[in-house]
Amino acid sequence: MTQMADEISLFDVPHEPSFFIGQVQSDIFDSPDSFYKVLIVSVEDNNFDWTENEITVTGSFGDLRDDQTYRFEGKLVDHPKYGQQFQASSYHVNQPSSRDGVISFLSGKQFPGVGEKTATKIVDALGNDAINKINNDHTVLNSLNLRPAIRQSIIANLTANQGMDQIVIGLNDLGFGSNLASTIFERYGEETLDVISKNPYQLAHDIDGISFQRADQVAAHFDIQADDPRRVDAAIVQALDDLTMMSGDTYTSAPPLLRQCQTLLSQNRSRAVQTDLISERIVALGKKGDIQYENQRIYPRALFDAEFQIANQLNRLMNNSDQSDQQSEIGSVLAKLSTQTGIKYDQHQQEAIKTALRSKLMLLTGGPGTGKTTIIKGIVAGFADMHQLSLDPKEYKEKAFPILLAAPTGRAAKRMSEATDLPASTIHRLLGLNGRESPNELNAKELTGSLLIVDEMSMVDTLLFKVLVQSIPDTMHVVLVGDKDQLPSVGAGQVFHDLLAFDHLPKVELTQIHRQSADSTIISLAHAIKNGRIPSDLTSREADRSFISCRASQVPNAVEQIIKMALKKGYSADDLQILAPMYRGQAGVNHLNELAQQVYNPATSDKTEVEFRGQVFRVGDKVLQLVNSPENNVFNGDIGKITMIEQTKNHKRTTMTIDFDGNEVTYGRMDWNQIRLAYAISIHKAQGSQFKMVVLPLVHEFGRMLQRNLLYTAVTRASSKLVLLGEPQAYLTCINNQSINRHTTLLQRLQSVWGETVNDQSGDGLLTNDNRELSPAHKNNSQETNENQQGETISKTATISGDTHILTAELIRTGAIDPMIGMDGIRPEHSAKSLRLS
Ligand SMILES: Nc1ncnc2c1ncn2[C@@H]1O[C@H](COP(=O)(O)OP(=O)(O)OP(=O)(O)O)[C@@H](O)[C@H]1O
Repeated sequence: MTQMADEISLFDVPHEPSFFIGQVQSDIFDSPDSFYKVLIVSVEDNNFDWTENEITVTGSFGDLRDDQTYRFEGKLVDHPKYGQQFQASSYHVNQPSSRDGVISFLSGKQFPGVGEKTATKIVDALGNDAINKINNDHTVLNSLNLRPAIRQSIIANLTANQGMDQIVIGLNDLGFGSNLASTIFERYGEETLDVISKNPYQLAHDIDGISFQRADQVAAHFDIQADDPRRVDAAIVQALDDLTMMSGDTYTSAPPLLRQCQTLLSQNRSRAVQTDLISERIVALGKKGDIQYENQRIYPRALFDAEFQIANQLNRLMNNSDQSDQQSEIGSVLAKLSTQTGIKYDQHQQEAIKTALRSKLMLLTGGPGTGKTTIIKGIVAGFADMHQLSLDPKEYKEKAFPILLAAPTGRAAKRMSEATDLPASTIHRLLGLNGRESPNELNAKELTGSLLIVDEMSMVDTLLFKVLVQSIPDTMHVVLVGDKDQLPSVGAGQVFHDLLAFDHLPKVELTQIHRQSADSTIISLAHAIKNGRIPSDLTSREADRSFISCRASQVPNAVEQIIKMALKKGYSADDLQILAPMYRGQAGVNHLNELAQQVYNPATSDKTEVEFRGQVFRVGDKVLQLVNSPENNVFNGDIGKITMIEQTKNHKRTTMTIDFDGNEVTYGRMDWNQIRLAYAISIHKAQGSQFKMVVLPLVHEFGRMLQRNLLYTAVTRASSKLVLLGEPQAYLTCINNQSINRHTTLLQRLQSVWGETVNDQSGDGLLTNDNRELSPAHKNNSQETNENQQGETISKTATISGDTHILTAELIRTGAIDPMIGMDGIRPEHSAKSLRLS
């Protein structure tokens, strides 16, 4: 009996949970869809049996910083495969408790006016728990003879931190780490926990980087049911975003939307959500305007609005055209230009320069070597001449330079600047965007200047173009330049393609190739591919290109030989670029990168290297930036070289320094996921860039990727040498496989705004969920009206009741629901109810 009582009391004794204090050294695994991470963390202090310097930690964490010390609580577990690990149940930033820690905390940035001397004085007087003492009783500072302003600064900032700390701790409990927690706090302030407890899915709507899946995990804390309307609504919005992002279309239809919703809603829940509920919520969201549907098309709100806004804004610009007849003046400007440059412009080129000088807006397209750059230069010079503008940036110290040149990527902007000898920037920078805005935050600021030329227009997506056109003042001339046959933008839409398809915008296509074929057979090859012709010399050896026929398994060896030969001929790693359509496979980007690294930059005892998620980074490696980082002035697609890998003095932090064309950026380990090796890159990432020598392996393994515009884009990246290798049949597949256009309605919006009859393929009445009729013409030119109330400018002629049955009927018509067997992949009993039409 006594023994039993002892045993019980032994187990009952409340004991402190296991904890340790340390800094994150690296993350081994970081789930993209949840907060789950596996980390390596240094151990600075702990209350359980552990003597190693580091420990593997698992759990739900937000974005942890690698220069911050955390306290992790949880338990040590024995994993059958990975051995001993710390399973963290909570974590938070470790409050300083040592004398030095408190002094450096109080003399930190957050307490303006408090230097090390004052902080030391406070700790001397109040001890190491000075922060707690001040928090408990502000008057403890009174006896220290501090200046009143400093005393107030300390109290105010500690109190402010307290409010925020509570919220951040609350967010930590919900699984958010410091970075996300502070973004969330910035957005909602004191209301943060309130907003989240009312509707955790609001996070997915408002905060960039929080997906439905993440919000759904937070929702689990609040016992939100599987079929809660807030949950279903968030899944619909996410599913629409996912589908348009994957396909590049600006809308989708009911069947894929319902399928994608079901997939999202079934994650983490055992109960299925009924199809008729999803349909009902689609209609409700449409009524609220959170999503838009029109005939059989369902759009994310931002994309639906953007297409209207683009059409309206372009209409505004065109309607503000100066009608004065400048024909004779333009003719003499062109003649002068020809004399000055010594270029005899071909007929289309002359037309291009004249149209650009005459019109408010012009589209210029052409394949490689047709003179797009030459014409950009001609337009700039002619425009400056006509408007008596100096092209010397030094003369514009006080004022903004009147000619704006921009391109979608940093590398394309750099090429533009080099070709014109004028400043050029990325479109994002021009618009003051950082590339991390959510669609709702993409706001325009009005540009200043007289002429805007945008190059590489095929890469510009719908949302970015919307902001760009909103930013253009009535008086500015605009020239949009691109190659319509290249790959479309990564983001949704095919803006350049759609604008060219619209009859009312002035446009010129350059067709004559001016680069001598003796100089370049690459250009004639590109033009043949573009036109769907299989050139007879595809596999023959030319001065500037060659073809190596081999199977997928032979590609790595062939690439190795090519690199070695190129090195002997003086082509460095910077000059030679391997391009591939996919990351996976023997001929894919990942494998070829490892191989190229071995040849260009093998391991030696004097080169520092680190391993990160299965990839080795070594000093001297060529690397690619994967995300926009405006604070460091590096952007998605920039290529740099690792110049240093070093450990900080206390050996706690390893940093990697990368030189991007003279701009040196240092990354802590937590940011290494922004980087990958760049000896080989994907063709999509190469858009907007050119390389001296391109090595392009194509094999059948690449499957559906083998399309004409992919091959065309890859081939046109080579400025002087091109090595094609792989299976000849894969090349033929590309040439024969004309890329399918994306599904967009920008052309219809343009036609509608210009008063043309709109040919809507779905054909049964042009009705939208907010009662818009899509014609007649929109005639209002007020920018504000255009942006906010497109619906008001279009007359109302019909009404949709908004009842579920309309959508359900659409679902049946589009095949989403089959009255006999139920919806694809959804059990008949779930869809049966939705067939009962009222
Ligand atoms: N009318 C012309 N007469 C003579 N040479 C010309 C003419 N137009 C262009 N060129 C020359 O043809 C070459 C290709 O022109 P340019 O670089 O402007 O073409 P591009 O369309 O920009 O090509 P890419 O897309 O490949 O960069 C250049 O060397 C240019 O000087």
